[in-house]
Amino acid sequence: MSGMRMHTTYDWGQNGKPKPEMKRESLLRILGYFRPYLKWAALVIVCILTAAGLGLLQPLLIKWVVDTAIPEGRTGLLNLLVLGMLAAAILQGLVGVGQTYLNSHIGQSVMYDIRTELYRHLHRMSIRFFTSTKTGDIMSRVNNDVNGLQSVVTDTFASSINNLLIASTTLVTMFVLDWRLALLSLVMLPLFILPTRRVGRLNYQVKKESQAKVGELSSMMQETLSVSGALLVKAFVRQEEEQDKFQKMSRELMRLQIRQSMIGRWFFMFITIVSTAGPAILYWYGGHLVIDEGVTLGTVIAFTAFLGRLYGPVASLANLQVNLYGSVALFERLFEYLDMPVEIEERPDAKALGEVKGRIEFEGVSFRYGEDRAVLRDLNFVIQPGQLVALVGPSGAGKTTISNLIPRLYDPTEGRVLLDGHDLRDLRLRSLGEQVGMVTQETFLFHASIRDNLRYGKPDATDEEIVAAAKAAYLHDFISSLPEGYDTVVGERGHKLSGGEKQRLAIARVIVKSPKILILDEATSALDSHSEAYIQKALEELMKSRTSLVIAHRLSTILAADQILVIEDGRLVESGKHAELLEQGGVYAGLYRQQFAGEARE
Ligand SMILES: Nc1ncnc2c1ncn2[C@@H]1O[C@H](COP(=O)(O)OP(=O)(O)OP(=O)(O)O)[C@@H](O)[C@H]1O
Repeated sequence: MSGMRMHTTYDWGQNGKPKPEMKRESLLRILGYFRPYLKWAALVIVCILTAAGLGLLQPLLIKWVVDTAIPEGRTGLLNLLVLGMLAAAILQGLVGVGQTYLNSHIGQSVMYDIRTELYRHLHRMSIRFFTSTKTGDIMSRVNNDVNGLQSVVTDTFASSINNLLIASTTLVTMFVLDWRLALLSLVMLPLFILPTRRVGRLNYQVKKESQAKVGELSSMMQETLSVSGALLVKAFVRQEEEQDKFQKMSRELMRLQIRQSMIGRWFFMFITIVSTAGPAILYWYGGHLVIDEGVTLGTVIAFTAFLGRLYGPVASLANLQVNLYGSVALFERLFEYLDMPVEIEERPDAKALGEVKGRIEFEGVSFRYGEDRAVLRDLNFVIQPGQLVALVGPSGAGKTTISNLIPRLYDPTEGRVLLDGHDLRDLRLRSLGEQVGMVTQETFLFHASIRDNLRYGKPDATDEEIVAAAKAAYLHDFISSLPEGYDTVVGERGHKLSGGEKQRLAIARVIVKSPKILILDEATSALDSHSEAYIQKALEELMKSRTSLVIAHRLSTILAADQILVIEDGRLVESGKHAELLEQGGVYAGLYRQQFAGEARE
């Protein structure tokens, strides 16, 4: 599928070297997400401007203290200037608080928008996407990548504007005060910027590596610490190997993170040296200017304060490109998912179904999962309303695939599937979904109460309907015997229930939904005869007055079927009733002898 291919080869930013032609397009698209918050962004800029102005004021106040207030002995002015310093600091702090709020608001809003868009889009993806993508990867994008956006907003966008403004206003003020000292400060700049850039790049690389490791680690934890994963590990006694694997990955992560801290430490050391050496050189040259040229002492002191305001922001700006690449790459990873084409799409003029009779027709249906061989080949058959149709055939023949075409989990590669004469692709997805109920072999339940699980297909079902469905599925007595009855919370995937109970819960869930068409994959795992009998009865109840397509594994179902469709290698090879097919002595007769004859003798 094109979406999948894109996902594997389209690793923009993974190697840290994004394609230049993509960048502009991506940047524009990213800016689009910020458009609704332009007003807020404007306020951020006001805050930044105010803070920058107040920050500039401090060194100037110092200059006045040194050059005017002290030499002229004006204590009143001294008091005023010192008060001014305090007031400016307080105001600057308050503006900072406001700015943080605004930044979080913008960042979180953009995150909210992207997260909801992503979740909505993922729900529109076909089952094909979910069968071919690692759950860990999906989780990591929805969680980690989206969470990373906050830092993009504050660390990249807001702080870049901030740094740009601080650096430029400081530089202008410096030149206004004394061009010679300003020039000296400028000359020293590259000395500090170049190493900072190098550290920044290294840091970016290590960070990316360690993020990838964190991803690997969490996806491994997700697999091995889920109920089914943990069961598998225990059943195959692989705990030690899993632990070793985990330790190895953890150690790698540890190494990377120590490296990252060390890079940070070197960076810090450098900044410390810079912040001492810069003013030292400035005092040396400035001292000469004071002695020989009559420059005021206050100017030199103010310059040392300005120096800090210049180097910090400029050093950060030197890393802007790297940060920007990282941020754009983060957005790109999300866009990659957002841009995946929706395979099962609703047509703009799709019809809603009215009263449904339940006639299903396959018309020349062929199907392939990918580029490889056809799994279904030119299938033609009709299921009349209310009929019970049994699909039989060897393993891998394509029975599940046929059943997946009816609720449009996939679309046929060729041919059409019709419901009451409508091509499924002309119907509203929701309206089709409401008519089809599925009971699969593997029952999935939400970690919620039995009541909520039963109500999943019909949220407005009354308690009476729930109880009636549970009774029909022969489950009511069991549920009532639980201390919390219908409010009992079943574990994820229903691991707190027995296999038979889970199946009956799935059946009851479909009874509550009451769809016109039922698709049922009968469980192959043998249950005890007591449980079997209950399930059998529950199913009979469920199949009443519905069109049912059953992937049959029980003789009783086959015997009761109005029509048996025999599938072999994706083709419909025989169809008819049990007795007729047995008579023919073909594929069905062979299958029957293999699978069901023993059951018949019991
Ligand atoms: N998601 C998938 N991607 C690619 N191939 C698939 C996929 N699902 C099934 N297949 C292949 O399609 C063929 C038909 O599978 P299907 O599950 O429909 O068979 P089945 O008749 O239901 O088998 P069983 O009785 O064992 O459940 C098999 O060869 C299978 O390997």
